[in-house]
Amino acid sequence: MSKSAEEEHPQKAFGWAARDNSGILSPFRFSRRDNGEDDVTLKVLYCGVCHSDLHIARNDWGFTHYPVVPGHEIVGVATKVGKNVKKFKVGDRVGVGVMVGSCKTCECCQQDLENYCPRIIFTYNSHNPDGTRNYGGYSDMIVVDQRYVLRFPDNMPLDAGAPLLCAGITVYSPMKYYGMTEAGKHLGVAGLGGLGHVAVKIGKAFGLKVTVISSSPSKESEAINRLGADSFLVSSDPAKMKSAIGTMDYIIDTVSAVHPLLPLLSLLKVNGKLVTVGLPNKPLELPIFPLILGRKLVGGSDSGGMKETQEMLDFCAKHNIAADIELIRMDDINTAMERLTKSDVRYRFVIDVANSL
Ligand SMILES: NC(=O)c1ccc[n+]([C@@H]2O[C@H](COP(=O)([O-])OP(=O)(O)OC[C@H]3O[C@@H](n4cnc5c(N)ncnc54)[C@H](O)[C@@H]3O)[C@@H](O)[C@H]2O)c1
Ligand SMILES: [Zn+2]
Ligand SMILES: [Zn+2]
Repeated sequence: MSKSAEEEHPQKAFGWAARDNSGILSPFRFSRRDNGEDDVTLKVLYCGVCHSDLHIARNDWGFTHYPVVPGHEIVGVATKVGKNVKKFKVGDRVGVGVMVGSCKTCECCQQDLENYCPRIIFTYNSHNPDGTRNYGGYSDMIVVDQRYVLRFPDNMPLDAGAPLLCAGITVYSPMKYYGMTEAGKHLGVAGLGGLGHVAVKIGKAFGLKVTVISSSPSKESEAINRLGADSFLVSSDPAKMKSAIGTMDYIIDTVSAVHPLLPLLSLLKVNGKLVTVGLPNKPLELPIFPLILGRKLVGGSDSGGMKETQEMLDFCAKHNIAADIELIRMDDINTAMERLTKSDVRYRFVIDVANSL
């Protein structure tokens, strides 16, 4: 049975929580465990606002436990390290992404794929092994087992780098796993929000030709001039969509709402790959004929393991990749969530936690 973290833990913490499916966040006092021998305590400096935070705050997926403190793109400074912690010291710039625990012994954990561990502990809306609830990064501090803490590269900006901890790894990992990194190949990026805009940048760093597939024609000039995409395809323009049929090797689909897959599958060449990472709250329809007739593949992918997340951060630091962000104060969060609902975001909100909580 789950216990109240407020009753169980000795360290006082403060954050913002959603209490019901209105998703409206408000100040929330709770507690965190003491820093254990394998733990790192972070003072949270910045936290990105992922669309998954919104899905969970509003119970879109039907498994939210309220109150919920979202936030899994957490950047901070280490304020305590346990005696077994060798990789980090007090004062280090560190990050925490979508998970804070896993079993450490299963096949997935042994292969650095903790993100697929059946006993994964997500950063929020999850339970610790002792039954207590856990809470995310829209808060002043967090205590995390060192295995799930990342070293934040020196030349990476703390605020604009934060979204890489979920958005970055969620697009990087499938590109590596599904072999979507061969220079010169053509990548389509469907949905130009937080994940999509990072996918454009990472795709360019791999040497791909990148086309944004978007329902918003207004994003064209920014996609090309600011984010570095090679071209832009308006998904609601039938003539343009027709002329692009069979031109893409890979597509990464980041769309957050239910949408048809057929137009995307049509854009792929024979042997093309469509990887879906968006998490709409209802199933998508999968048209079988185009898959079979073009030997196409549709796959999914969930964030990435800790080793690969560190690799992605170092890759982004090397290629000067960070998110394009709008920095907000904690008390702007409800407006930001509302804007996220309307796709009015360029391209990730990041909360200036330390200066506004
Ligand atoms: N697989 C994973 O591990 C993982 C990780 C992070 C986020 N996600 C999911 O990915 C999705 C995107 O996350 P994000 O933070 O980039 O969100 P976002 O809101 O920043 O971007 C979503 C994009 O989808 C577009 N969009 C929304 N509805 C659309 C529609 N009906 N047709 C076409 N385009 C539409 C929006 O314009 C926006 O550009 C969310 O569902 C999120 O929960 C999955
Ligand atoms: Zn996320
Ligand atoms: Zn495991």
